[in-house]
Amino acid sequence: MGCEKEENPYKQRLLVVANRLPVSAVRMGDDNWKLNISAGGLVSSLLGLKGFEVKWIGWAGVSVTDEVGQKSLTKSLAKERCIPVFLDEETIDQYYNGYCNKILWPMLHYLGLPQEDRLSTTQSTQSQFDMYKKANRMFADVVNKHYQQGDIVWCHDYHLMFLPQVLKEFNTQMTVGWFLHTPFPSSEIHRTLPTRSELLRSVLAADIVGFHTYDYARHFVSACTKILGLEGTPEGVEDQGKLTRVATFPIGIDASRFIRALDLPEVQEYITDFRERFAGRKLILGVDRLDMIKGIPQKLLAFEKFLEENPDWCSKVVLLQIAVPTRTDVPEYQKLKSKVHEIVGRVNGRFGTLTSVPIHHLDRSLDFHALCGLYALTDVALVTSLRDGMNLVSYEFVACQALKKGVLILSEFAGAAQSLGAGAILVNPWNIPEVASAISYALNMPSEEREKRHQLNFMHVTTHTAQEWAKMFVSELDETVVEAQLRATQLWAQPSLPVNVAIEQYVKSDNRLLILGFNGTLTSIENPIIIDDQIIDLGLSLHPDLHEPLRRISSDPNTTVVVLSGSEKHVLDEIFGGYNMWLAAENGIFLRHPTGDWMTMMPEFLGMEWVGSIKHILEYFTKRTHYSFLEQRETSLIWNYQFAEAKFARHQAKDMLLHLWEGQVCSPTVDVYHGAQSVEVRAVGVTKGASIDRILAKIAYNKVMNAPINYVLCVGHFLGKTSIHISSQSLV
Ligand SMILES: O=P(O)(O)OC[C@H]1O[C@H](O[C@H]2O[C@H](CO)[C@@H](O)[C@H](O)[C@H]2O)[C@H](O)[C@@H](O)[C@@H]1O
Ligand SMILES: O=c1ccn([C@@H]2O[C@H](COP(=O)(O)OP(=O)(O)O)[C@@H](O)[C@H]2O)c(=O)[nH]1
Repeated sequence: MGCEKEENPYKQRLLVVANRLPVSAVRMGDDNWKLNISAGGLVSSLLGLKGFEVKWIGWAGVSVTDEVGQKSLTKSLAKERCIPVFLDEETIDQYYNGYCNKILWPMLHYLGLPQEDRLSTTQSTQSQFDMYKKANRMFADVVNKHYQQGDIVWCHDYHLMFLPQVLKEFNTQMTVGWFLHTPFPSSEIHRTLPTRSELLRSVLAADIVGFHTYDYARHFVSACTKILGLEGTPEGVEDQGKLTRVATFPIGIDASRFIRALDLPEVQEYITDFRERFAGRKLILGVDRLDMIKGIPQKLLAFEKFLEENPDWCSKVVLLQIAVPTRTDVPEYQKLKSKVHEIVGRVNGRFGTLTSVPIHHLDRSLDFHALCGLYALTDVALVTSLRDGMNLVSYEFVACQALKKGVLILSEFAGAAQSLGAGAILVNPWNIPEVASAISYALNMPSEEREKRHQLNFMHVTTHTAQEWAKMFVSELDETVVEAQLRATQLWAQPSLPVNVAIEQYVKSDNRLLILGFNGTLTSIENPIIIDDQIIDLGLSLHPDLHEPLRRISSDPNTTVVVLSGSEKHVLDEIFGGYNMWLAAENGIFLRHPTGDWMTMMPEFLGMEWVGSIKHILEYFTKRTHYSFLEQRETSLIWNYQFAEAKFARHQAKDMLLHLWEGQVCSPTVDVYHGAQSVEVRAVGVTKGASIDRILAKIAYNKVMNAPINYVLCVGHFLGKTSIHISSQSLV
């Protein structure tokens, strides 16, 4: 087992929860069990975990209902640091074969939902989902039983989408991460799922949610935005101040384990044996679970086309396809097996001779040493997945090719294409002629090009390992939890202004600075208002109770008053023109001396080339959201939806943010703010915070001060919350 066995009290305890344990059990007697390593990339990669004290929690691949069996299996598994979740036959059938493998797996891989035409199918889907939730609770019970304070709980894959929520319900302080090993499809696909919202919400209960590629993460955020109406940010998904971090962690393999294995006598023996067996022929290798996502029929058809077009190669090449049996109780997998056998039979019938056939097909798995031997001897590895979360077979092949420097043909629909794309020949597996040409190109590739390509891939595979992947995930998870605590302190536990102290300090000080917001801070009534279905802009006005106090404060020579607002110059002129105060308009871009003219504070930010395209998006939503309106200022655009139907407008705002955010990724020239009932777009860096320094420098330059400022009070409207936020600070 790759799980480390020595106890080290200083190692971080990690509870890895996955449907499948790294070992599958076979019963040899009442209390006697044989444990075999489970197949599949999830297990392979997690076996490479180092530096943690790992405990696995999962299903041992077998139903055990009797007490003797459960006890003895628990004991055998404990030696491998594994803790079993006992699922009975019916649960396995409904949860694993049913909901996981017939509904979620095809949906996540763009194969769509089952399209059977009987009402009973809908009913059975519902009962499968109920069982899915029940099974997830069974996993949670086992986690809760073994959880110790300070443990990190790392949930894996689509089998356990419900688990983060159940765990957090049990203990809000538990640190929970969730990682998806498959693709996450476009939100257009995910939204077809009847349970779409429930699943997304449960996953979002985790502190961090991880994916193999940026595309998958983006699709997930977009599903949360579109389906749940939540806010997507570059950090993750936000729901009423709670952030679930969404990030990308491409998995790797324990490359050194494969490299070291090549020197083992067992592997060398295999290599010698295979070399004799395939002598005189180039070896093309396919290693896949016999799954529809792996594109095995497409691979065989492409090979057939290659033989058709290159008859000279018929006796000089062999395609060895290892098709590892998987999910054999699911009818779709049984049908796939027949289909694959049919194509293999036809191609071998067409191109075989009395002594040899071009396709060598095995419906079985291989042991690790045999697999390494094959990888090392292969000339061309052929991966034609129609969709694949990552595809570790391609990594393993590369790790074993230091001598041979063979060619990797890789589907562009495998996550691995995003990391091995430079060295591999990328193909669209649906394009049979293209794959056939790639086979021909690979077989004839000059050694110099092979070496170059191999070097690129080898470098990646040996540096982006499973260990690095796990380390990154766990450290990001730790950071996320600390940040969340900090955020909670800053957001909700902000101490309120001690008014008496503020007054006391005010009286004692003799050179004061007051920085005041305007809209929502000094204003009187809501503006605009709606009369007869029309939005009437009444203009902002100063609260009547504030006229006199403001006049008195601003005429005090020991007090400098600045109104710092998002409003335009003319609005501030009209309202505060008669007061002895500094005015800063459009979030501090423009500044006016109490008795002088307006000046521009940040000329370098005034490039407004983005306005046209952004305005287009804002107008689109304005037209489609009754009672919303667009405000254009000199340096910003604001879409205001305070009068629109709240739920719909919020939904529209999320959608708009998604468009703006995606645009922003391509052209980072604007900042986008989501206010209480508005979306505001400004040139990058135009914030009150950023302008305050320049404003203070200007004031200090203009005003003769005999003593340093010894009192500062900022009063403003806090974005993201509707209440007024006040803070004060005394300077000495
Ligand atoms: O447990 P099974 O139902 O027998 O299936 C085996 C595993 O298949 C999937 O593997 C995925 O994980 C790999 C590692 O991240 C990735 O490279 C590959 O693209 C995926 O298909 C599945 O996600 C696992 O849960 C299964 O254990
Ligand atoms: O006979 C075999 C053939 C393959 N594998 C392993 O199965 C994993 C397949 O992972 P991949 O990511 O390519 O796809 P998955 O099967 O997880 O979808 C790889 O680590 C292989 O080494 C295995 O255990 N036994």
